Amino acid sequence: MTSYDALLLLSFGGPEGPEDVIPFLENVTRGRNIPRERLEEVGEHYYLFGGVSPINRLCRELKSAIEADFAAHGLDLPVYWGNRNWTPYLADTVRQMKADGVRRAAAFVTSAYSGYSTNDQYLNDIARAREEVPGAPEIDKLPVYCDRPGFIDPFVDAAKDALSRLPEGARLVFTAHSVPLSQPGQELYVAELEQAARTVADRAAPGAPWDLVYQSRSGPPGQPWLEPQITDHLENLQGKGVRAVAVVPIGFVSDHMEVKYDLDVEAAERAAGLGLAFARAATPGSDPRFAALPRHLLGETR
Ligand SMILES: CC1=C(CCC(=O)O)c2cc3nc(cc4[nH]c(cc5[nH]c(cc1n2)c(C)c5CCC(=O)O)c(CCC(=O)O)c4C)C(CCC(=O)O)=C3C
Ligand SMILES: [Fe+2]
Repeated sequence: MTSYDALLLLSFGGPEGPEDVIPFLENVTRGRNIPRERLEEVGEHYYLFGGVSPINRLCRELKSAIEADFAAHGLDLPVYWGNRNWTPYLADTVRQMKADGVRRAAAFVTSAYSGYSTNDQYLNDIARAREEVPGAPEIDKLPVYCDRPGFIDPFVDAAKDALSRLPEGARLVFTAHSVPLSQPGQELYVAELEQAARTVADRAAPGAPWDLVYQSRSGPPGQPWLEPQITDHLENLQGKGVRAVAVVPIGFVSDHMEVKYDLDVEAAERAAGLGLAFARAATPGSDPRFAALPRHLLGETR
């Protein structure tokens, strides 16, 4: 079925305790011109959750779900997991893969879109990790999957579920991580987000208005990033007479910190302050349809 002999789950990584928070943030922002105050503020988001990001647990769950999917379909392929910014670091995983005799692996990245942060940076991570490990296996990133049923269908159900928790006429608001306008691939990232949001909106609430907005901006104030920010947008909607919002984090695959803090705490508080009813749609996480995506994508490879 495939000439690959392993699957690599490649993710962002996150702290597993308070003492990890600062070193993790230093890893993420090395050489990236993020203001010190922003780092301290983001550190507080993590401390609010005991210094533990949900992302590593979510990756372990997704890895198990992918293994279960492979087993259920007779695909005898080991699944490895490595991260860009925290343990298990990708280079260590690649070293283990080599030791286990892996020759050619396919990488499934926990980011669905094109663009620098969402695709190219992960390709760079793979290249750098392979350089660190003499005789490293070949590693090919599987294609961008933001238009695939395994990614879209769980969001359709989640958007319907969020709407069902709100009064009639709630506004669908899709949100994704902002990036600098100057970032390579930004236009394609936006085009793909718009397409994914449109597809989900057309199926979850045909004919109803929807918006695509951004969150988690982190650069210096003067630098232009994708806008509007969700918090400003909520204010705007309230001013236009909207009374309820269903927020769909279409830019993410799981309920990690950018979702648990930036939406469930920050955006939810802003909505409450504005008197807006607020429901946040689930992300794919380890939905079996999402966990089947690596197998589907592998099936298209040679
Ligand atoms: C497009 C995009 C995704 C989606 C694609 C994907 O999922 O990969 C994403 C995901 C994530 N971003 C995350 C965390 C952080 N991102 C930061 C900073 C940045 N993100 C950026 C973009 C993105 N980020 C950018 C352009 C920056 C500026 C610095 C730079 O150019 O790199 C910072 C620094 C502090 C700050 O927020 O300023 C942190 C802590 C976590 C982990 C959450 C957890 O721990 O659960 C996840 C999944
Ligand atoms: Fe980020």
